Amino acid sequence: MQVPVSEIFCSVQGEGPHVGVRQAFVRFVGCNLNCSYCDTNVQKPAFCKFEEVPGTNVFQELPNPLNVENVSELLNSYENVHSISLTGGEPLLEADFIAEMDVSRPLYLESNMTLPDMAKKIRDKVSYVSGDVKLIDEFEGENFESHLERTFECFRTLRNTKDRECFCKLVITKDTSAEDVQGVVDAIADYVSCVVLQPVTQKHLAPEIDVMLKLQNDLLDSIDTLIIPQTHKMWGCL
Ligand SMILES: C[S@@+](CC[C@H](N)C(=O)[O-])C[C@H]1O[C@@H](n2cnc3c(N)ncnc32)[C@H](O)[C@@H]1O
Ligand SMILES: Nc1nc2[nH]cc(C(=O)O)c2c(=O)[nH]1
Ligand code: SF4
Ligand SMILES: [Mg+2]
Repeated sequence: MQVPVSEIFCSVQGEGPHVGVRQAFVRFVGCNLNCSYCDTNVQKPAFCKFEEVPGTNVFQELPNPLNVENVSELLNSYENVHSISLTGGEPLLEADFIAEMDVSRPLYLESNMTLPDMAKKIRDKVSYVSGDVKLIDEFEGENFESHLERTFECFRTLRNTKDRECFCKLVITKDTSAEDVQGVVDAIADYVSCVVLQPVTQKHLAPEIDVMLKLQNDLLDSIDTLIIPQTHKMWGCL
């Protein structure tokens, strides 16, 4: 099986409760959403950039699409890796490809959690689920309520168990409604190990610090809640 891939590299996880662990990353292309704050180009490139030696900024250009044996081998080439981050774009669009991957380390899925039928295909294969809830109201042809229902179904499918850690990340902007946040956290609290409030990285879109701290304080009544910004942006690694 073959899919287009934009990047394969080795870095440290910059977001969420496992920030700092060494990971191999594979970035799939394409997305079913179009978040206004998105920091990633989701278009299909002609070549996949492969950084053979971590941190060098020296990339091989591999013609797309790549086959699953090749991607698995490139990911397995990195040393001392805690887990393999499946990101994008939206990696659940490539659930069939992920189901065929043969890698030596646990899979860590980074997802917008809006594709529950795709999630079912890989639920027994992923060990970590970093699941976003998208609190934006720009959903083409779908209202906010049905978007949230699909999101909750996806969290039920990939929920936290003894074999799979699932946590939730919420990107917070100055337009985020505290009521929306409380509502979604109440709906998924039984499915996740913790909630991470991730302030949007663009300063002009970011909430005030007192707003973040109040949000955390309110959520702490129901669930373990952390505030963790994108740390890889601070020191400039991939
Ligand atoms: C690029 S997305 C790819 C995975 C998946 N499509 C998703 O949105 O979860 C990876 C992570 O980066 C976060 N992210 C994207 N742009 C961001 C920004 N400007 N500030 C903070 N987090 C951002 C997303 O919310 C998501 O948690
Ligand atoms: N270092 C690093 N950590 C990350 N955590 C989530 C990322 C992503 O783009 O999904 C990401 C990324 O692109 N780089
Ligand atoms: S779901 Fe993820 S990749 Fe897609 S637009 Fe939103 S942040 Fe970007
Ligand atoms: Mg990123």
